[in-house]
Amino acid sequence: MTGLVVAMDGPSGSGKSSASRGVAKALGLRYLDTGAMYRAMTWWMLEHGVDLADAGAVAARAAEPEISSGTDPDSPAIHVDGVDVAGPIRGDAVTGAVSVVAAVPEVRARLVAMQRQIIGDGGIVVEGRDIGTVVAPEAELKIYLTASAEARAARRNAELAGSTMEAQQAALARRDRLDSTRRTDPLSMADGAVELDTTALNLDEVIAEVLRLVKERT
Ligand SMILES: Nc1ncnc2c1ncn2[C@@H]1O[C@H](COP(=O)(O)OP(=O)(O)O)[C@@H](O)[C@H]1O
Ligand SMILES: Nc1ccn([C@H]2C[C@H](O)[C@@H](COP(=O)(O)OP(=O)(O)O)O2)c(=O)n1
Repeated sequence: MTGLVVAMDGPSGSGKSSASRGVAKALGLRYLDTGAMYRAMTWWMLEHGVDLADAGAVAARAAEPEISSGTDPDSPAIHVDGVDVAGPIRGDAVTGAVSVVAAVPEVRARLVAMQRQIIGDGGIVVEGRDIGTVVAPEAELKIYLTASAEARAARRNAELAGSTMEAQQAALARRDRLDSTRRTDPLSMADGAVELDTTALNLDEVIAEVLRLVKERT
């Protein structure tokens, strides 16, 4: 590994995407959103009518979708079988199903291998749930972002018209539960990770703190 790798993990709404893109831009690094890859896989399964309640059926088709992830922090791109799915993967259908698809070991094995290939020689900020623990345990800097359940729900709520705080908090709690009760729990903190609670910080403050940690480590 020649270039810097920053692993950014944490639950939904903790600010991983925003902070990772900001840090990548500030340092001229690439950026990889691994959550988008799990969402892309889920979009493909829904498109092809795969019964998501049947883990065997999901596993049997996990090798089929051609997923391509861009790494430009200014315009993160994601394509499946040549189709731009950046919009559809953020819709309710995918958001409601992604935890189930991400729990299938064959899905994780394929996407983790792809993620390692993209990381290559480094020079990248990678965000997800298991980057510091599984995908890139050798990363120079591992951050575990947290924020209170209320702050996370409020942030998500602000993004979605017609949503309520209660509905957001319930949806996030459900996804956290699903994301952390699978056999190999990807929502756990890596050895040597720095926990950063963003509840009381704005985005610029979070980015500044991560940049300070990068400087300290390199
Ligand atoms: N420190 C912060 N303070 C306030 N809002 C934030 C902060 N970090 C992120 N946000 C906002 O919260 C929402 C969720 O952030 P995002 O980066 O998508 O989180 P994640 O990738 O962890 O799910 C976005 O609308 C983002 O602009
Ligand atoms: N490395 C990863 C990244 C995401 N996942 C799962 C967990 C999440 O429910 C989904 C979607 O992740 P994503 O980061 O897009 O979700 P949020 O933006 O945080 O709401 O994928 C995972 O299991 N492992």
